[in-house]
Parts: sequence; structure tokens; C-alpha cells
Amino acid sequence: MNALSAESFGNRLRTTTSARGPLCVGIDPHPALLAKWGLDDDVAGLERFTLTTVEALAGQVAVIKPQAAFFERFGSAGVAVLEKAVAGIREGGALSIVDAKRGDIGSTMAAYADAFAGAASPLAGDAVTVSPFLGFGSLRPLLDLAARTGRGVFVLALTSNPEGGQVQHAVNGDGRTVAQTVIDAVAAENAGAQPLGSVGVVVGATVTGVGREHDLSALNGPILAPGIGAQGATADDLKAVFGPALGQVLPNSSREVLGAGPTVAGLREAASRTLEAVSSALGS
Ligand SMILES: O=C(O)c1cc(=O)[nH]c(=O)n1[C@@H]1O[C@H](COP(=O)(O)O)[C@@H](O)[C@H]1O
Repeated sequence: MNALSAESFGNRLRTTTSARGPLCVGIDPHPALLAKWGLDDDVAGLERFTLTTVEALAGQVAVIKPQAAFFERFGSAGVAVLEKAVAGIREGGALSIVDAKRGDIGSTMAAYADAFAGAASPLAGDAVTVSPFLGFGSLRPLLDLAARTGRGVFVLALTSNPEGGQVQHAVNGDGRTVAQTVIDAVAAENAGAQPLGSVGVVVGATVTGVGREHDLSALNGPILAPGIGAQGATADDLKAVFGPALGQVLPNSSREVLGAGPTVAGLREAASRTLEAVSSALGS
């Protein structure tokens, strides 16, 4: 990809999900999953797990989200496997979200920007997840570079874990929740973009009352919704959780699909089943 002249991530996401359906499958090579697949908990096991998942799904699902921590736990050899995953996902025609959840002060964020959104960085997928809890403005170097290289950024807003609400539901001096300030800041990044902005938010499918307590109406960007399957949310929950924002939701499922390995056929079948369930819930 000539990243500097690439179509925006928002455009590419819209095109790919229209063709393949609205599903993101995570590559989360947990030690327990490696064992279930009959693989050792080492770099060779990680590589076999990752490349099998890419082989099975990169030509089938719209988006694949490798979770960086499971690669980093093996040091530089694990990170090299993550780079292979990013390249393989691109070759298969899916989009990749590198789930790195980075966040730091602006000057250090510029280095993360080079790593995860740099035009020629092997670690840069089509998009990256970031944490805004050092202040949304601290993300500026990454937001700017990603816009220039045609990449997307997914900003944590309402995470799927039960502890998240302690910070994210806290109310600011102006009466908005911290999560709402994140959503509003993302909306400002996406203002005027057609058909969809390239900056998304992450809102867990396990979070209740999203539509009641938070306003996503001006977002104009994608909503990555993890939590389907292993964390207890179901496709049927999506409507109640997201209400009018349903059309922008990109549901993610990791362990539930990966647990159907190690065969390529098993993975494809599980991804199809999940896509069918979420598509019918999203009405797409
Ligand atoms: O940013 C994420 O992807 C994310 C945000 C969040 O709020 N909750 C959440 O579970 N995730 C990630 O989504 C994936 C969920 O995996 P499963 O629970 O196995 O489907 C993991 O990689 C998590 O790190």
C-alpha cells in the first residue's frame, strides 16, 4: 500500500464491511488456546496459531485484530510474528486493527505514532487502538500521522471490563462523563468526513445503558464493540446496547471464534456463524 496516498481508513472500512459483513475477529493467542490447539506456549506455537488464523480468515472476514500483548510476551521474536500477521492480513484482503492500547504524553506518543501509523512501519496495520486517559490531546501526534497515512485510530471510551466505569463514568465539571468527552472529541475529528470518519471509539458490547447515558449521534465514525462471546455479551444484546448507533458498530469476537480451531475449516465455520448472528442483530 502506498500509505501516503491511500484512501482513508473510514472509506476502506465501509467498503470492506459492505463486501464481507460487519465482523472483526481478534487474534488473541492465550496460553490456554495454544494448549487447546495442541501447540506449545512458545514462539513456534504462537506463529502456527497466528498464521493458521490468518490463512483461515484473512480472505473471509472484514477485519482482524491481533492483540499485541500476546505477541510481546515472547519479546522481539513474538513481535516479528505480529508483523507477519499484519502483512498476511493485508495480503488476504482484510483490514487489520493492531490492538496495542497505547497512550503516553504527546512527545512519546509521536514515537508510538511512527510505530503504529508510520507509512513504512511493519507494525502498522490499517488501524490501532489507543488509550485517551492521559488526556485526549496527548493522542494528537498519532491522530495527525494516521490521518496523513490513511490509517484509523480506535480510542477507548467505554471498555468492556467491569472496572472501566470507575474512570469512564466519572462526571466532569461540565456535567459530561469522561467517556462522553472522549466520544465528543472523536466526533470533532470526524466532522465532515464522508461516508465515515477514520477515528473510532471502543465501546464494549457488555456495557449497559450506552444509548441512555451517552450520546453517539455526532460520532460519524466506527464503534468497535468487543465482548461478544467469552465476555458474555451476545449478538442479540447489540441492539439494546447501541440503539440508534447500531449502523456504525463493528462487533469483535476473539476467543469464541479461535476456540473452534485448530482447523481452517473450523475457524471459518465459527466466523461465519458469528457473522450471521451479528449481521442479523445489526440488520445488515
Ligand atoms: O480494544 C479492545 O479491543 C478491547 C477493548 C475492551 O473494552 N474490551 C476488550 O475486550 N478489548 C479486546 O477485545 C478482545 C476480546 O476478546 P474475547 O473476549 O476473547 O472476545 C481482547 O483482545 C481485548 O483486549
